[in-house]
Amino acid sequence: MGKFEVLDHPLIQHKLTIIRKKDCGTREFRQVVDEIATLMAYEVSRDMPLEDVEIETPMGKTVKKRLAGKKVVVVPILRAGLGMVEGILNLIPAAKVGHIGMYRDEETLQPHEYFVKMPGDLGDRDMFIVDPMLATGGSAIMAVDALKKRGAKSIKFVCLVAAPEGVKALREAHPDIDIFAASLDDHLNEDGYIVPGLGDAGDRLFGTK
Ligand SMILES: O=P(O)(O)OC[C@H]1O[C@H](OP(=O)(O)OP(=O)(O)O)[C@H](O)[C@@H]1O
Ligand SMILES: O=c1cc[nH]c(=O)[nH]1
Ligand SMILES: [Mg+2]
Repeated sequence: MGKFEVLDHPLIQHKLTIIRKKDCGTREFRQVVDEIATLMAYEVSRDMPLEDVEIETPMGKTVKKRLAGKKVVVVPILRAGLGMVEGILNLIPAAKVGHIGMYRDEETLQPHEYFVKMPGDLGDRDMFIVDPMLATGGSAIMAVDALKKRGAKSIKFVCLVAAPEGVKALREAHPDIDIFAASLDDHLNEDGYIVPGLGDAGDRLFGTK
């Protein structure tokens, strides 16, 4: 079973409170989402494989560690996941980026996939799916399906705010993946929004409402 972890570092909690506030504007929202994504990338990358390398310091030769070079692919679920990409690339600049376009039907809450573009050889890579919101879990489940269908084996899902309903659904559908959230919130309302949540993440990031 993959793990579910809430990354509740004080800096992450503080920054999440800033973007939850309804008077946080687009510019600040975007900036702080970026900062939280960088902090989360630090935690999420903890188990990246290392290998030995011989180097020479001014004092002589020694064997030390470096990243083994297993390539990371950051996969934002459009649109809102885009807001987390740069923050992760700050720490893992060599990562590739694959995109999954998806929107949730406002009536049925069912996800619809409209775009997928991935690098090759997904089987050899660590995939970090990013989306600020894990609500019913429908979008996340479909995104993991899309990656597995293309050969991905190592998948992590990284979100800012998760609803218990979404965590349960995603773990049941894909028990093998790891899920990381900055917060586990209370519940979903009747419209499928996370409470207290932060509203519509895509609209808040891009100023579309
Ligand atoms: O867990 P779920 O119930 O599937 O809901 C979560 C999804 O809803 C939001 O996207 P939305 O459909 O609003 O698209 P957008 O990012 O383009 O605004 C959010 O960014 C997730 O992708
Ligand atoms: O609360 C929610 C739920 C789904 N999508 C969002 O952007 N916010
Ligand atoms: Mg949206």
